Amino acid sequence: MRFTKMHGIGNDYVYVDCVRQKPPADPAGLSRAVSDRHFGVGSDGLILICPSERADARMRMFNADGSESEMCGNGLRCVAKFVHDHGIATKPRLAIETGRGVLTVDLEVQSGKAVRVRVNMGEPILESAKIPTTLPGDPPVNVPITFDHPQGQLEVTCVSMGNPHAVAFVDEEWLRAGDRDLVATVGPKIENHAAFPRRINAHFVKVHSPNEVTMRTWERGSGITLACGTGACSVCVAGVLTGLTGRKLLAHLPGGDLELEWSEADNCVYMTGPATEVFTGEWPTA
Ligand SMILES: N[C@@H](CCC[C@H](N)C(=O)O)C(=O)O
Repeated sequence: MRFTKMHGIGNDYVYVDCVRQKPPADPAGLSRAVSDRHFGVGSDGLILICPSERADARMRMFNADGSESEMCGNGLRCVAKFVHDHGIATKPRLAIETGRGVLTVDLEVQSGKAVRVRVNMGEPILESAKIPTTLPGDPPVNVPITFDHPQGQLEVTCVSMGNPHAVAFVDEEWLRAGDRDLVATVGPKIENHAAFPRRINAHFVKVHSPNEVTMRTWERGSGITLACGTGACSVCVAGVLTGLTGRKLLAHLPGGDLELEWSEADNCVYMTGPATEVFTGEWPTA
């Protein structure tokens, strides 16, 4: 099975072209195997690029633990780059089908290759009743929830971009990785908190100014990653909801920067950032 390793500001996945080859029989198991950083390719998960009847391509996304997510922002930019650069559809504007519907993507192309991608990530979902995949018992997404943590209490604001996110605004200390890494300690507690029966992605955000933040992420199903695109979109929305930021945001993540805007005109969140192909390879199949 041919694969391509790609990343969006360090959020790396193994991509499989299922338009031109047979899809894997067990994508969850394959994701666990390829993601292993010692015994596999090494990645935050697996993304399948599939044919679509409604769009130029359809993406399916699996976390490193094999769980399937509805959406992946950094992955979507890479899927769009793959679809363009590998000739599946060569237009500068693409439509990609995801777990949250068909999203529109604009490519910045240099010497025939997509280098930067702007995605209309759709409207944030701020009532759990509107999330198609919500199970009974999911929390209302626009209500702060309180957790115990080593420094006292932590409040999170929940936002869905198709997949669920909990955003905590914190101080500088949370940005430091190392022995006493707060994200590694508290992240899994939030991910698996009883309030979130489907688990959740957790983001820890330091606000520098109304237009600039630094954030770190603990991802549902993959742990600490260098970036999370849907997470950065949810941070932009949570910042507006809490009055801490404006609608345009530059987010610094460990793997690089993303530009975000929650548009007043159409209520959609726009995310702009790079997409990078690293290498291709062959994964043995039985
Ligand atoms: N890194 C992604 C999000 C991947 C899915 C997430 N872990 C989930 O389970 O919802 C992004 O860039 O959005």
